[in-house]
Amino acid sequence: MVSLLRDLTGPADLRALAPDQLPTLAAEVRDALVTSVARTGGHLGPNLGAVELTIAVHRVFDSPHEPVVFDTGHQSYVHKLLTGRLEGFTGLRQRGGLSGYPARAESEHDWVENSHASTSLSYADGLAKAFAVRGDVRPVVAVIGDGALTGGMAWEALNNIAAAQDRPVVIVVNDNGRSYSPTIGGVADALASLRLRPGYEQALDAVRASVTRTPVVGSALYDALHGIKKGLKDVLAPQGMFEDLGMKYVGPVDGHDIASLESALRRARAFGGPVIVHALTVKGFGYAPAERDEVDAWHATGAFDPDSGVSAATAGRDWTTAFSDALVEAGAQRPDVVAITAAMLHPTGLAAFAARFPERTFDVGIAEQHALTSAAGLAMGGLHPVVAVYSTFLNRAFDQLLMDVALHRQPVTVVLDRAGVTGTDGASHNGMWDTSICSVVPGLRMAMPRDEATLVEELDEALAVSDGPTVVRFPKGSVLPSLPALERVGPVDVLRRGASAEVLLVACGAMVPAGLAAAERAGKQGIEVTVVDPRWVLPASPELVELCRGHRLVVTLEDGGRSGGVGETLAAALRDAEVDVPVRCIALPQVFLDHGSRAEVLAEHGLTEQDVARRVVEWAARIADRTPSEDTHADR
Ligand SMILES: Cc1ncc(C[n+]2csc(CCOP(=O)(O)OP(=O)(O)O)c2C)c(N)n1
Ligand SMILES: CC(=O)[C@@H](O)[C@H](O)COP(=O)(O)O
Ligand SMILES: [Mg+2]
Repeated sequence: MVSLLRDLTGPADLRALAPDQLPTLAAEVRDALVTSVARTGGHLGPNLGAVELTIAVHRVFDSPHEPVVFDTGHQSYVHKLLTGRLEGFTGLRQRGGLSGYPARAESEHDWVENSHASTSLSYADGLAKAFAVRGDVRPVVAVIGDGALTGGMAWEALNNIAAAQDRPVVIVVNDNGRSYSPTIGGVADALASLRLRPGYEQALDAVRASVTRTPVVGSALYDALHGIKKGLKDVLAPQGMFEDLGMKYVGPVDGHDIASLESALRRARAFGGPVIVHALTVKGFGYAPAERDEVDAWHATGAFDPDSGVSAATAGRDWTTAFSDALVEAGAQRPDVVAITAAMLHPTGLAAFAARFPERTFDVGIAEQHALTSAAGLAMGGLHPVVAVYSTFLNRAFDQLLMDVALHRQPVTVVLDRAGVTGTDGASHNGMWDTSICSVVPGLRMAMPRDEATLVEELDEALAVSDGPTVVRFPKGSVLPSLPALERVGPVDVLRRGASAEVLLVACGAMVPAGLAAAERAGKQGIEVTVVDPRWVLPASPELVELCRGHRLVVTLEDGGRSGGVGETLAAALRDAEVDVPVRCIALPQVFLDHGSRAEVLAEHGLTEQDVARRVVEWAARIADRTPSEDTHADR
């Protein structure tokens, strides 16, 4: 069978296609997207909506010489298909396979590797400045969604881009009206009003018609011609927010009409300065189950049957749902509890709270920094905000957590979903930085539940704190079976007692089952291991410090980054308390982890029960061989 897509080795081949071949190519791209994401899971809806847009961008701009930066990067599958990576799609998001985001190692067409939203305009601004400084004239393209456009960084960049009328930055707004859910807020409203204006093609037709009809060039027509000469339709009525910023605006363009898109992009390219091209797209376009889905138009899906659209997932109750139920319960008890999401109402489990308490739920857009400081304000106003974000997205709100929440000792609870290893989304999505950044925040307390019962309990305890930030952190996936404690000492749960005070294994959150299993294995080799769950992992509790005091070896086990994590924080607390017990930390190395399943990534870094048991046995044996004076922290 003839396949245009299979024969494409890159954008040059794409440019060689005749316009009438492009609808066939678009259909092949859609087919490839559905077939391959059905097997691997991934970001189907955003990519289906960006097929024609990406084809047009690559026909008009000469990538990689003219950089194309995709904001967030989750919609870059089409770009990958058009830049010669079709074969790799069998391994999309799999270990050793194609990344789900642009990846510099994969292709010269991938200038940046992202996945955190709202950065594309800053990259484009920097690239354009670099080219200008080097006297190198070439356009830079940023493709940004309406959701990503709600992020503060995008506006910081616009502020710079608009100020340099001689730097050619083409901003393609891929406006499908949705982030996951419909995009809300003032920016979304402004885009919506632009959407209602006469379309780009209609406007051009009107100008063309008046040119051919009118023999005398009147002032209105002069304006129109002048506008065309500049390659823009800024002769039309004012375009609101973009024009106010000094940006040229082309649009709105039908984002599924390749000819219109190409025409608009060529005009933008010819202008030679900063231009917005506003394309209207439909998330999930061309695949009915995605188009019809009201929740998120199949923003990110697991594997599914491509014919029926039925999901293959059979996973049990997940952490997100457990949190969701617990928060609704807390909200029913506590009228002061309010919830904040950064454009992720459903994925973070806030949808049920929002349905029950709409007036107490705030979607701030993709704006984690604002979310934290706004939460501080809500707390100052007498409420107890719960900010629910994916762990990796807290990173960009560190200063707000530190200075605006913690310095002001405001009772804000941050709930971190997708903590630890998330896996298939790759390096930027692993929630492995949270313990490191939270451990340096004065007055911050972090809990790591091990099962649903402790999640409910620790969320309630967090909501009871009135003098500073609290963080509750749990991973992606199914909630773990209930693991009752033998005894509670302060906040610490003792889960298993060794026959002697040989090794104390401090197992955190989702790593508790592996810790318990490792203790059993070590026991079979004659090493006595007591296992505790600190529950409140930051700061180290005095009770945990005291429990350590009686042991010959302390081993910590966590699924976060090692630097400044729970283990290192405990080791420092032991030093401060002059508890001279050797501490060994089992944690993730402080490196960017390649994509793969969560289990594969954990195994690669020694976070399995077998590896933990082996290391505990080896360390315990080595320490037993030493004289007491050699037992120091130095070899930690
Ligand atoms: C800083 C940050 N916060 C949250 C997310 C999660 N996230 C990924 S895509 C997305 C919505 C993006 O909407 P939009 O830019 O309009 O792209 P679309 O998927 O609609 O094409 C969100 C909130 C993220 N990637 N980065
Ligand atoms: C692009 C992005 O940031 C999210 O869409 C993310 O990929 C979703 O991950 P989950 O599938 O874990 O919700
Ligand atoms: Mg969108």
